[in-house]
Amino acid sequence: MHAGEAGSLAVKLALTTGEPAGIGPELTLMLAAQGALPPGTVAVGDPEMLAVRARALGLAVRIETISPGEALPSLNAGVLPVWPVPLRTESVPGHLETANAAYVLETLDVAIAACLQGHADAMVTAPLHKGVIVEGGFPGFTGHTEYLRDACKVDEVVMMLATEQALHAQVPGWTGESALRVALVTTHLPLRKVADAITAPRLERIARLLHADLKRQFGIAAPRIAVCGLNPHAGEGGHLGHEEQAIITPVLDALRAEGLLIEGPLPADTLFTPRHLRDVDAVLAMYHDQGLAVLKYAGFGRAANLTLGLPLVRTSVDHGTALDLAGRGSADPGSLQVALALAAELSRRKHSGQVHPAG
Ligand SMILES: NC(=O)C1=CN([C@@H]2O[C@H](COP(=O)(O)OP(=O)(O)OC[C@H]3O[C@@H](n4cnc5c(N)ncnc54)[C@H](O)[C@@H]3O)[C@@H](O)[C@H]2O)C=CC1
Ligand SMILES: NCC(=O)COP(=O)(O)O
Repeated sequence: MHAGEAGSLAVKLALTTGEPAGIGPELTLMLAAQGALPPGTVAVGDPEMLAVRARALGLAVRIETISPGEALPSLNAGVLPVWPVPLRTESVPGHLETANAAYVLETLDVAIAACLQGHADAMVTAPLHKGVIVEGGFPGFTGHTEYLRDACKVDEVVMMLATEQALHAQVPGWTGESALRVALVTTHLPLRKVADAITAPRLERIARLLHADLKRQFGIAAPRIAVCGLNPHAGEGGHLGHEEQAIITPVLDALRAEGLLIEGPLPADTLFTPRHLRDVDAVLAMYHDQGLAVLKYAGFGRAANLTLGLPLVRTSVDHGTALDLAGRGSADPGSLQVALALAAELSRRKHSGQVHPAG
């Protein structure tokens, strides 16, 4: 069944508008003004801030404040339903305020609660600024992904980004070099700590979650996963690092013995070439920039981020707060559109029984 066949099912998407000094609010407003938000989208943020930004950018958007559980107004280009969360202090595009860290986290809490309580089918997150959240009094904060893991009380989640061509359920295999799904073993931590974080139990959990969610959410019957080594040349037989021989290979051997289609560890530089990518459904990279630099080269602006392993659907953009562009109305809303479309599609698949229960 093609995803489009389930397209008539109505879904509700909670779109958190992100760091108020960044581009999240204006991307939301740009899509609202164009009538390009999927039906059932409700923004989460400060209604007054959104109205002021719309006026400043000359965007004809009427903000309609409603509460979770209340019916959405009928779909209308130029109307943006908003679940209100008050800013803690005034926000100016391009200027971070630590006082608004609590505001940004509250928008996430509202969306998470709405998903868990059935008031929303999925959440889509505009970018937040990780540094200002830490400086605003939340020292352990490293990103949405880890925040959602803790808020949803699950032990492990997987960050996976995918280019638009690889996002949709009806495209389970590779359709070209730019169709790329990249998942990460480690996410937001200093490079110095990466090697120590790659343990056998973590690698096994992440690989199993990735495999399970490629089946469960993307409908790929027998996912093929290619795993990067950590070191140059995948350790060069132990002469350029021992993690491949000591940790990665034994875990992958055990998973292969169970029948999982997992290749690797392969040297990351050659894994990311068309010949190798053609035959896999996802690449598992060892750390953030090993995987995401390639993904962004292939599809920046038309890719989305998906958190696997959660009891809710969460997608996000492939970019950050772009403080340099905030307030100008020149940022590209492409990735936000892709993230919204993916959230809607995964929600419809879940409703129509095409997504199997987790576990
Ligand atoms: N999902 C999220 O919440 C994410 C948040 N971030 C956060 O964003 C902040 C800034 O990160 P950076 O590394 O500077 O990345 P960034 O993505 O904000 O900016 C990198 C470059 O891309 C440009 N850019 C970004 N989005 C664009 C768009 N939609 N249209 C046109 N150009 C765009 C920017 O102008 C800049 O030149 C950091 O605090 C980071 O943690 C980064 C990635 C994801
Ligand atoms: N570069 C991707 C990224 O940082 C995503 O972070 P988050 O979605 O966990 O906030």
